[in-house]
Amino acid sequence: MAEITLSNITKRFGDTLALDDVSMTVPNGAFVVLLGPTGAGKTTTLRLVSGLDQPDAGRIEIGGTDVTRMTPAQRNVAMVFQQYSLYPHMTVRENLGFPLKSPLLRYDDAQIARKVSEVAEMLQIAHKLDNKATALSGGEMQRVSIGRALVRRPEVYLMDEPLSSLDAKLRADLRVELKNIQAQSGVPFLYVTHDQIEAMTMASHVGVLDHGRLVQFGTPREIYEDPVSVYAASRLGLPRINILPADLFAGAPTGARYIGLRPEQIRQGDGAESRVIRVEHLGDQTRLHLKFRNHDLITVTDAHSGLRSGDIVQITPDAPFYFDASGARVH
Ligand SMILES: Nc1ncnc2c1ncn2[C@@H]1O[C@H](COP(=O)(O)OP(=O)(O)OP(=O)(O)O)[C@@H](O)[C@H]1O
Repeated sequence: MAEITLSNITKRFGDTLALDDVSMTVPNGAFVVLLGPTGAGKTTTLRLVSGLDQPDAGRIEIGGTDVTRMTPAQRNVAMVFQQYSLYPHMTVRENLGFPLKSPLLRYDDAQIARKVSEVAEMLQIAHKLDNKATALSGGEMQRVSIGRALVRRPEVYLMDEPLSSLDAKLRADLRVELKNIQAQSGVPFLYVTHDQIEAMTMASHVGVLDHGRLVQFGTPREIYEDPVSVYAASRLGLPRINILPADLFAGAPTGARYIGLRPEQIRQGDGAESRVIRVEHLGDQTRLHLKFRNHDLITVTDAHSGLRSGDIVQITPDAPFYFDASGARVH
């Protein structure tokens, strides 16, 4: 395990600037989640740290060693990518054991067998150990790919949406398992996901990428409670933050063009009138879709709320965010 430092990393593919002067430190033992829409540069970041690609400029260090020009094998990183990378002619057992067979690691057969069965149990795939990789479902293949990374103790785990092809229950179980592995081993994770819950529950740090630039790096709470821009604020939170013209409500500071209201930043009971359009009972909370002066708003209310569509509720912003015309935070 080791700290990872990216310093002024730039990567181009032809005319595309995939990463633009990115600097970031993944502290020892951290779980860093990269967020951003398609094309933001998340996968490119992982590939550069892994050594599958080389940056055009900048430097990557793992544990204080400059690895920028080293091969993936020299870096001792474990990777899980979206597309499964299993050996099709091998069984699940052989696929899982393969990374441990390197003579450099000097594991004996009993140690390999123990490690393989531990990881297979954790990934709920033990009953398939003797199946050929080709005789697995997509979700099972993905679990074996994760397993092949987890049998090792690398300097860093690099994972690109590893849980996205799994069903909700398994995803929830594996979120907990991956967090446990990170907590127990101290090996840092660099992890890409589009899943808000994964980001909020697993990350110790979040890096927000926008067109190849790292626009904010901090704890999930910092990004949620103190976003630098509309873009960063919109990356975390379900329902999403509401962005409206600032002058719809009184009290906007000078320079503010937009007001940002997370659901809990909308106080109900006094203030301006808005109409309930739709009520969604989700069990632990109720979502309210409101129409406020021709703008749509989503907020949450009491789980047992008796509100119905057509009702009128009074709302007031409660400690909202303000942004300028470019989307940068002003207050
Ligand atoms: N091998 C490549 N050749 C050409 N362009 C590439 C290559 N890899 C990435 N790019 C481009 O670099 C930019 C960043 O891509 P990247 O895959 O890192 O984004 P991403 O944030 O991981 O997106 P996704 O969520 O779709 O995986 C995109 O514009 C992409 O088209």
